[in-house]
Amino acid sequence: MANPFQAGLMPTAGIAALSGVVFHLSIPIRNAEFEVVMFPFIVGSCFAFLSFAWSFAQFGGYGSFGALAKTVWVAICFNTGLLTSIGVYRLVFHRLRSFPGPFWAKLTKFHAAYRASQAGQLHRERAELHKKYGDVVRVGPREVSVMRKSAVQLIYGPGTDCVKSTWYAQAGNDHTITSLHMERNRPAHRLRRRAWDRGFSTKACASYEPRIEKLADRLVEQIRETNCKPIDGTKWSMFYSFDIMGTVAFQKDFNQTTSGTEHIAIKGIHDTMGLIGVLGNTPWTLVLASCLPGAASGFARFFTICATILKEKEKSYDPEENPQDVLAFLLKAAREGDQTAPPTRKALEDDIRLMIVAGSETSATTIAYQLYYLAKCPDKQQKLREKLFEAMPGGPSTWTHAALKNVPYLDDFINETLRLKPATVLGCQRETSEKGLRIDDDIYIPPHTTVMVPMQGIQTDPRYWPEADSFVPERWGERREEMGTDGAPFFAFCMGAHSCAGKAVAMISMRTALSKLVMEFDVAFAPGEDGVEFDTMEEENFSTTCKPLQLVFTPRS
Ligand code: HEM
Repeated sequence: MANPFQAGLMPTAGIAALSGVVFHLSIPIRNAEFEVVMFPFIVGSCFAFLSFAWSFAQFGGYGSFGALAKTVWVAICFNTGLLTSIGVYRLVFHRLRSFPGPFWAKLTKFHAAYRASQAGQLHRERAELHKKYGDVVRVGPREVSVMRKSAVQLIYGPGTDCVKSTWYAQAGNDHTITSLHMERNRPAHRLRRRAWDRGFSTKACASYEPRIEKLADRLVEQIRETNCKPIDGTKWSMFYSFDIMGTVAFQKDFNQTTSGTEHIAIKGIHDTMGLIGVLGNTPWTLVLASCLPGAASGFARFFTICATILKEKEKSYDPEENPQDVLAFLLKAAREGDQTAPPTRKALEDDIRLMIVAGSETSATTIAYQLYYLAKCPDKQQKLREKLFEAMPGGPSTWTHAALKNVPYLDDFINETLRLKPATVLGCQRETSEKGLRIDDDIYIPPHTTVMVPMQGIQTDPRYWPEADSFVPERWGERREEMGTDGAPFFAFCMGAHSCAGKAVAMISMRTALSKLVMEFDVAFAPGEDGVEFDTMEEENFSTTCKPLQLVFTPRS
């Protein structure tokens, strides 16, 4: 029998390419979650490469250079066979083959990563795809986007059997070391969520109110000192929101509203958001990138600061005291050996990072958009002011959290902002169960498919929302029935088991800032600012990254 290690280039190419095809068809990689098997796969590939090089030298009679060159040739041909087989399978035989969508999206998720790297506006592109292809679009090899009201409850609602997709494995799939948000294991998530919910209970939130009010007052003072000079509303919303999160989550003052500069930990997050927006489309590349020295240095700084926060908190934590912040609730559970505690120290550290990122970026974006709508719609601004003064006729000095309860228009204003500009603008990915997912009579999505409803797309879909693109807070109040608001899809805080844990705090901090700013100032676009770039050029990095917005705050007294 001829020695295969001495075969010529073309026979070697044929055997290698065929092996690539056989590998794809015979080994269960077709449904494997690559994020989960990536490290064994990479180690196996390196081992195979070295074994081939050694075998060519040992049995084929090649020198070192020849053996290496032949191995590279084998690798190229093997991967060509493998990728061709994967491509043909995805286009012709895949369980999602009947769903329409862009050609390259069906082939590879690198298509989405590429598109995200171009303008960072996948959410806008997704809306266009739905206009072109209909309610269900294949947006990845095993991913579909569904623009249908009935899909929202089925995918996210309390009774859903969909689970979090591999997007949530981007920090690894070991659920004992990831945050609550990345926890894909349902029973474990349910347990851990209970400790978080204690940190956001009505009683706990009431205890955060004075701290939130103090920070809002600080914001007002700082803005007053600008003396009607233009300031960047996006930046100041961010300063305020991160300061709030610091004090609510672990009683740390990031001092951004005082200094008017970005804290180094927060800068670390912002420096990395763009990378997450692009590579989050192929989560395994994000895992790889995080292993490269220097690639995530900004995030590394953020990690170090969070670890320090935890150490400091552990020192000052008094188990006899009632918890005064969210982290204290988690520490209490951990110290008491409660099963709702984060399962490991690493998970606890990841939870701290989650508090800052999930709590601040989202609120910052939403407050920035509220400022935008105040400036864009002066009539709505004036109406909100009148309602606030009706509830607090003595003016800003008589402001109280309790009085805000008598101003439903404040929540109408916030809800309308969240409808048009939800913070997670593209939406959240889930994976269908073993049974697949039936939506109405005409859509069946097969098992283990990544599914999502584009959040901004459906919250501005004219089939469900009259005057869909207009800012009409009244649709949440006096025009509710007429505009059919109750039946329309709205899930800016998501819903079901994975809905936003911090919604109550988010609402308190937004109500506080918005009401105080409107009572204290007239808010308008600065000269030369029309809000168009801010309104149209936002980037989707899971949460939205807003462009600067130049505003003038004119004191009313
Ligand atoms: C306007 C502000 C906010 C909006 C629009 C918002 C929206 C959301 C959404 C859509 C999700 C679901 C994400 C997913 O399924 O991947 C979520 C989850 C979460 N949010 Fe918020 N959020 C806001 C503020 C906050 C605040 C202030 C906190 C406080 C720490 C917070 C903490 C969380 C946590 C911990 C989760 C994960 C929940 C889980 O997986 O069980 N959020 N949020």
